[in-house]
Amino acid sequence: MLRVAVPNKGALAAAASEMLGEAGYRKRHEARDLTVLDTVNEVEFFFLRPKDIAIYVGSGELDLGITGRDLALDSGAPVEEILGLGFGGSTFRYAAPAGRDWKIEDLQGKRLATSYPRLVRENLKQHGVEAEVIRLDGAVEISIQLGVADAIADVVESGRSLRQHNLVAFGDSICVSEAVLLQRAGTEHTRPKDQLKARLQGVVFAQHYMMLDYDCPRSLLEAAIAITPGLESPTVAPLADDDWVAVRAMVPRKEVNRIMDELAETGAKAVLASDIRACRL
Ligand SMILES: Nc1ncnc2c1ncn2[C@@H]1O[C@H](COP(=O)(O)OP(=O)(O)OP(=O)(O)O)[C@@H](O)[C@H]1O
Ligand SMILES: O=P(O)(O)OC[C@H]1O[C@H](OP(=O)(O)OP(=O)(O)O)[C@H](O)[C@@H]1O
Ligand SMILES: [Mg+2]
Repeated sequence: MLRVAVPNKGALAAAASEMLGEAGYRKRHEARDLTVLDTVNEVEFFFLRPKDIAIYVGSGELDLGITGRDLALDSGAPVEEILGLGFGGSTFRYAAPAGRDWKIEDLQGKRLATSYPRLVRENLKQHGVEAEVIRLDGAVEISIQLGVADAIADVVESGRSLRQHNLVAFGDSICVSEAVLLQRAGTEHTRPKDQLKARLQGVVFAQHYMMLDYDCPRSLLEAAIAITPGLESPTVAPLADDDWVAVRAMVPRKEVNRIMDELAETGAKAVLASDIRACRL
């Protein structure tokens, strides 16, 4: 039985469960359940705090885990990423009161509040800066206002929290994060692990691509195929009218509207875009 850790709450929990559901695994009925046994797929899921997941996986107690790259790095646990999952994206940045052009060297001798102390200490060390790191559990942005810190290092997604507290981010990102699938560093491939990875990869891929179907005059087929080359090569099928063909190709989701515009301008008709739920490539 494969043992897999999944975030039980917080920013990654809903999307992680959603993705596992899309990949065909059993979902938990109650938000407070700590385990789910999926006997069909021979997987036991453990719903744990995202901060703790790398520790369980690194210790070898659990085979795989889903958590944030930044959290995994901060744990210091011996884990390695085997798949980026494309959700829970954020950057981890230094920030300090607006109105000054802050540099990382300015943190020398300052008090720095963060929920990710190991990540921050390592980054400060790399820059040769000595600062007092103050560990807080959350609401880090307010710590400067409340007088316990001079600057912070925190997760930035939209930047709204920083703006709200009149803070500016500075320096390069300490970490560019997303949700990742982890295993203990150096462990071998096994069939059950590879299967779960392949299923999640199928969902991630399906989320990044769409299927385009359209009709195209045979005389314009070459131009149309240049716009939608597909992954290997598009499917071209005959239509009842000999002068026309039907084309089917996968296209990157982000570019779907530009591609549809180009196809329409080229002379394609009935251009339809549809979602892909899962795939194996
Ligand atoms: N807006 C966001 N706020 C917090 N974390 C985010 C955000 N967007 C993405 N993440 C990622 O989610 C993970 C943090 O999740 P976690 O559940 O620990 O934080 P949280 O949602 O702030 O929960 P809590 O505050 O209850 O600890 C990190 O990997 C982080 O990069
Ligand atoms: O850039 P933004 O889109 O504003 O998102 C980032 C903010 O969201 C998170 O806080 P959360 O709401 O989880 O509260 P917390 O600080 O108590 O964890 C994170 O810690 C930042 O404060
Ligand atoms: Mg938080």
